[in-house]
Amino acid sequence: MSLEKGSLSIHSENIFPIIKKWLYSDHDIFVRELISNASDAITKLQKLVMINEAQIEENPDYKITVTLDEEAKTLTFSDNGIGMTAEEIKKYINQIAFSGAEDFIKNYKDKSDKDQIIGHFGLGFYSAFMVSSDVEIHTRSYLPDAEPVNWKCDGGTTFEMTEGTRESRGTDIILHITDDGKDFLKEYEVKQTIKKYCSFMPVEIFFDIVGKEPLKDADGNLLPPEPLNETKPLYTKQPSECTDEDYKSFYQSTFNDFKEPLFWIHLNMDYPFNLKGILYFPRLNTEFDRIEGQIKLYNSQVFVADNIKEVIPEFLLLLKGVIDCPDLPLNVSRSFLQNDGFVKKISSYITKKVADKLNALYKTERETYEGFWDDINPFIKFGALKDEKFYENVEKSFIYKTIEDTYVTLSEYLEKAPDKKVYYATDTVQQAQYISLFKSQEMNAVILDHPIDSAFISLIESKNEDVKFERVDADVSEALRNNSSLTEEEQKTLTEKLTDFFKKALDLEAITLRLENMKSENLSSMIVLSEESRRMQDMMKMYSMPGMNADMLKGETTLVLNEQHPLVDYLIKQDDGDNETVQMICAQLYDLALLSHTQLSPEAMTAFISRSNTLLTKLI
Ligand SMILES: Nc1ncnc2c1ncn2[C@@H]1O[C@H](COP(=O)(O)OP(=O)(O)OP(=O)(O)O)[C@@H](O)[C@H]1O
Repeated sequence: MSLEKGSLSIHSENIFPIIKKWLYSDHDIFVRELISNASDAITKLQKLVMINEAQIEENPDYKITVTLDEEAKTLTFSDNGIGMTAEEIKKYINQIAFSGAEDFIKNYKDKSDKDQIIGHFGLGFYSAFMVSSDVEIHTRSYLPDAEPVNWKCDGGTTFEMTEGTRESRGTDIILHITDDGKDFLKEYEVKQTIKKYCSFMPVEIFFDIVGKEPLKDADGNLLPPEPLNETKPLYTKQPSECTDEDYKSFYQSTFNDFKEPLFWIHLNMDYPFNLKGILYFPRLNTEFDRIEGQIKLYNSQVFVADNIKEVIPEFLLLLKGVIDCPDLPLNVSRSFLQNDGFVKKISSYITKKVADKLNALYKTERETYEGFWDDINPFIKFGALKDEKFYENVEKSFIYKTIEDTYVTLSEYLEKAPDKKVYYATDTVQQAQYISLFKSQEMNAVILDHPIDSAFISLIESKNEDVKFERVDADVSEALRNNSSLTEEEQKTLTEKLTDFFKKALDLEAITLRLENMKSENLSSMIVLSEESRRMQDMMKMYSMPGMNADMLKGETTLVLNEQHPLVDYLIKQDDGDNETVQMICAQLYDLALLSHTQLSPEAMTAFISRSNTLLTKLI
């Protein structure tokens, strides 16, 4: 076949329903689109006035009003902006995908730098048909000799345009709401949608209901209507203009969170891209609080979506905040964003700012930083695990809480740990016995008790090859024991004898037992489990590995007996493993050791309590 070239043709009857129904996934988006258009209309007029291309009344009260008429089943979006001439309606409304916003930007880009126009594509207006059968436009251009125009379309591909009725400059968009959209005839629904998308819109938005009595104070005086939005949200201001109180109240009103945030980062960047925002580190009040953040993304003060992880690095989604980036398209398609180099730059800028803030706090306000650490450490650790660059940036600001209730860096800890071992506790209650052992010997250990810590420990070990973490109950460290007073031969025979005693008393097939001369006199027995075996156990628990279960490692624990303790000494001197007292002491020593290592099973606990009672009875 010979080569044939041509232009594709589109039938408006076919494409129009697609634009109306499927352009946007969210039903309520038409509110955002129509208010954005109204806001654009006002911004454009402001610009023209500024450059002396439009003459209008002094101090115009620029505003957008959304009016609900429940009886007539209409929702009207009114503005006193630039308006449209008949020619402009023909060009921008009757021709789908022809944007007056783009035209305006092209025409005036050199004459004004205040670029806040939202529209781009010339499609938003048609989202009105997602909830309407008929849409009317009543408009009058700002031009002195402009005639008003009325336009009407019933959702087909034809329209009617006639001489208009609007007396003042501006535009009314009247939506005749269908049954499908009847939710938008409810005050609550409309107000919530306006608040969701337009809370920070730069023009005041008012809501009105036809036939509703205006609000009055106690003396019967009319109250001025309150706008639904904040036209100059805090993040648009310079950080130097904002007080701590401003930041806190912005946080509370934006996130409905009445806990005070810990601290915040005000992002303010003009080059190489435009980005403003505030990121807050929330306080985690209770251990049951899940760390769940919320980052609201805006484009020129219009809400786009929450938690877009393509723009905001995943670990930062644990924070709360607002980010406004006018250079992002309003209708963000996630697959588009994933591959966008520009988005990657935004994301790494935000990450860097967060790291800078943490480092600055660490360097200049270490005490405050330590006060925040318990709240922020899971977030920082998560970030370090997720993002290599972030890890490198904040590595020097990692601190560790110790069993002495102080905070140290890794190098500060290692200065006093010649064996390069970092001892740590994961549960200060369960491991209290081991912790007090450390304290009694003036040895330090850090507390790593968050679920993220096991992954974090592996990360730190992989980055610092000569550093090894060991849980306080992993072994009896050199510093906690003296040389044994027994000879090697004696040790061997006694260990064999005691192993038999314990096997009998506990009815176990095997038990690993070791005699040590421990420095702590009060300690009779303890269970240790090597760091490797315990990590293996933890991993199996976490991933519930098929074919393996944590019980398989039970035999890997070692019962350490303190040869200096009178009870152990008593056992050493006995020959008869069947003796009732010997059996009772063995069982009790084992349970006591187990208790500070793990939880006893219900049966073991019952036996332990009953045996304890029997032993006490013997005292009387
Ligand atoms: N309230 C209004 N006042 C004045 N002009 C308006 C108004 N609403 C719409 N227009 C004109 O109609 C054009 C088309 O609007 P539409 O919402 O379809 O697209 P857009 O705003 O240009 O881009 P987007 O699809 O990104 O919203 C606008 O660019 C503007 O010129």
